[in-house]
Amino acid sequence: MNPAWTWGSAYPAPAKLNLFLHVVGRRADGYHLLQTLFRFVDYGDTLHFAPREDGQVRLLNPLPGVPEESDLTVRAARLLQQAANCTRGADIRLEKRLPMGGGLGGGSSDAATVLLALNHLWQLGLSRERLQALGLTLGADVPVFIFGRTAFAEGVGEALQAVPATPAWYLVLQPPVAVPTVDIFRAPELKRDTPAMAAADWRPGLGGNDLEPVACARFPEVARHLAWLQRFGRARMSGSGACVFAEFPDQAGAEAALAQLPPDMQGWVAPGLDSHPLYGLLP
Ligand SMILES: C[C@](O)(CO)[C@H](O)COP(=O)(O)OP(=O)(O)OC[C@H]1O[C@@H](n2ccc(N)nc2=O)[C@H](O)[C@@H]1O
Ligand SMILES: Nc1ncnc2c1ncn2[C@@H]1O[C@H](COP(=O)(O)OP(=O)(O)OP(=O)(O)O)[C@@H](O)[C@H]1O
Repeated sequence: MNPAWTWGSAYPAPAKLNLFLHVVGRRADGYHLLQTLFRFVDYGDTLHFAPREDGQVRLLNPLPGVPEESDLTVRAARLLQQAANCTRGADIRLEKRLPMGGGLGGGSSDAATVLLALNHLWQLGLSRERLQALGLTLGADVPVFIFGRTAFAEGVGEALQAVPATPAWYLVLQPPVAVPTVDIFRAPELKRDTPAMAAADWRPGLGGNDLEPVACARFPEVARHLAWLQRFGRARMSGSGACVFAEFPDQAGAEAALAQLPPDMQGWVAPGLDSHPLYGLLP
């Protein structure tokens, strides 16, 4: 038990970036087989928890447009109660910073933080593997946040191998659009046959994002933000968009680029993380 994380703590839910994302095939159920590199960055949502003795799970501040019952934080907490036969409850407060439909895994990260934090606070003792499997039922991006390390991912994103991360800073731009993941994967023009690579062959800088041309064609704001960012080198879209990012060797370079951002664009700078801030909650 880690004494540093208590009911009163602020629990981070960091963003992820997909440093590359290839679609290498399709499963019989329609889900796409991917290869991708997940990296966490030091920017994200924050969650607060308080115990409830009546066994209920409540989100005190639901997001506009997302009913409490379908919020991924509430769904994650109820799933955990069920899986562990737990009769304790919790109030959840969500400080949202990550854009919805942003490709930064915001909702997935919130769900993973709920699973990690309440497993700890309710003293349930579920293993990392068990929480990853539970998380996968909520969304393809949830397991990596529980896995907790920079990862080469395959399958729909659930087959994870830790890879070393080089220190880097990122400038992330948030186009003012929400991209529905399902629309991008459904697009007839999506390239679905990029040859698979061996995890050991991946090097920083290798690979593109196969979802990027589809999102750029359908959401001109994504294309416009990507085009602006290209002036600083290789810029990429994360996940299914809308956010785009560029990597810099140090903070000064990333901040200098951010300082040039036109007034009609929004962005932020953050360092890459070596591991999820809650990684140490589990053995
Ligand atoms: C694009 C990524 O963000 C890359 O990290 C993820 O693969 C998306 O993960 P996610 O947002 O958790 O997506 P989910 O909520 O699991 O899926 C949303 C919808 O996208 C489609 N989908 C998703 C993931 C995948 N590998 N193939 C798909 O075809 C499915 O139609 C699914 O119903
Ligand atoms: N706690 C939550 N935070 C954000 N979105 C949520 C949450 N709970 C449910 N949702 C729903 O999930 C949808 C996707 O949100 P999310 O922020 O995970 O998208 P995303 O950043 O595009 O993710 P990805 O990188 O996985 O494509 C939202 O449009 C919203 O309707």
